[in-house]
Amino acid sequence: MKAVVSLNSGSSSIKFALYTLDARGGPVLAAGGKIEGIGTAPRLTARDAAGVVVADRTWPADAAPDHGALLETLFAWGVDHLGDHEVIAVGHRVVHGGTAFAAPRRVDPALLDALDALSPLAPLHQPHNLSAIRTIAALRPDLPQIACFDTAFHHDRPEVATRFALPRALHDEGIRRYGFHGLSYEYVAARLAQVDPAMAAGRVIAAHLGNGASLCAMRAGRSVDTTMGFTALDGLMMGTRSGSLDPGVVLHLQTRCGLSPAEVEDLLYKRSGLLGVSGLSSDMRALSQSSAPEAREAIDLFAWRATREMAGLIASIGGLDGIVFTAGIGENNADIRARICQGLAWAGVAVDETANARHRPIISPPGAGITVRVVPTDEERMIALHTLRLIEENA
Ligand SMILES: Nc1ncnc2c1ncn2[C@@H]1O[C@H](COP(=O)(O)OP(=O)(O)O)[C@@H](O)[C@H]1O
Ligand SMILES: CC(=O)OP(=O)(O)O
Ligand SMILES: [Mg+2]
Repeated sequence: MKAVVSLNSGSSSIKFALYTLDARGGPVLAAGGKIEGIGTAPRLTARDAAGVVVADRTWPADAAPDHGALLETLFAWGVDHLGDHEVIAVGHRVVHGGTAFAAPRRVDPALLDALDALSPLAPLHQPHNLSAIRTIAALRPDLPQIACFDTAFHHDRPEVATRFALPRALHDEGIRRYGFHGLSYEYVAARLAQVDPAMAAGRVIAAHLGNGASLCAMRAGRSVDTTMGFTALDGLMMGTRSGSLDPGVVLHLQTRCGLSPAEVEDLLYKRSGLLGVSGLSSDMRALSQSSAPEAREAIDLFAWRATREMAGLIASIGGLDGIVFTAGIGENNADIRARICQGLAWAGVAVDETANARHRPIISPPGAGITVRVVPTDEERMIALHTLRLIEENA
């Protein structure tokens, strides 16, 4: 049976899915899973189409394999479990597409070289995305692989939302605000158009709160503004990333504290955010269960920063008709959702405590002027849709 595979290497997770094709060539989930907790305590889980667990494996935190070793384990497991599925293509989430790539592309050596050049702009993601592509290319050189870019959804934003207040020449060289989590926002926008067309047609802020976290302000399902910029370091506080920072801090760290550029990169990408402020963990679930005051401070800062950035995005789209929460924290953490909504009460945002605690699809009170929803994201499905579309176009 023909099938496509989607691979989504995030900063703390590798998500994967296998889809067969329905009569019209659309994707039907056959199996899927994830390795989560990369960098803390990795765990591989996978389920078949009926939801039956077909893999559940953990590694001890003190001997945890890295991203690359986990990818190899996953490939070996995948090859063993393909059964009679004939994989006709593999689609990948590739985090940075730069100025050149605004739509999914079939991978060839020239594309890989161009994407390699963007790796310094997404050090937690791009190298893993590309190493997965290269590993598969070595195993199956004829298998079509499709790169789906996290930046693409934001490509047509108004020019003003893409500029830094830097000399024009730097913008022209590509030093501009790109935005990320685009596959997630594209999926959320499409899902919203199905379940609530009126809301989808309006002014909506989607909050992708995972290990990486960002917000996207959309009008009629299109990105108008977003909190991430040149890199996925910008905007909200995240699991291990600082989010927006006075650039003077970076200068100070280098010129006065003597940190090298590599040490600053390590600090801002891997040792800041929830981990840096709490001193305990990058994982929101772990912090929520902790009684340490530092954990509370980290959670307070996360919610406050998200609220503040959300307020800014309301101005970017000239008001607000709805909010969508998605990704690991957005889908599962009622406390964070409640704090953000309460912080926006002045703008007319309200949350129904019971619906929120139950993670219902709508968590605003009945009849509220601003609808607040929880929409589980599905980047893997978006990758499969793009992959199938491209394969069909080139058939
Ligand atoms: N069931 C859950 N309950 C509470 N928090 C969760 C749950 N699942 C995931 N999270 C939190 O979501 C974050 C990871 O988000 P995720 O979207 O999976 O990450 P990534 O950005 O790597 O794709 C972690 O902080 C984790 O604690
Ligand atoms: C772009 C980004 O931050 O992705 P993730 O949330 O998967 O880390
Ligand atoms: Mg993610």
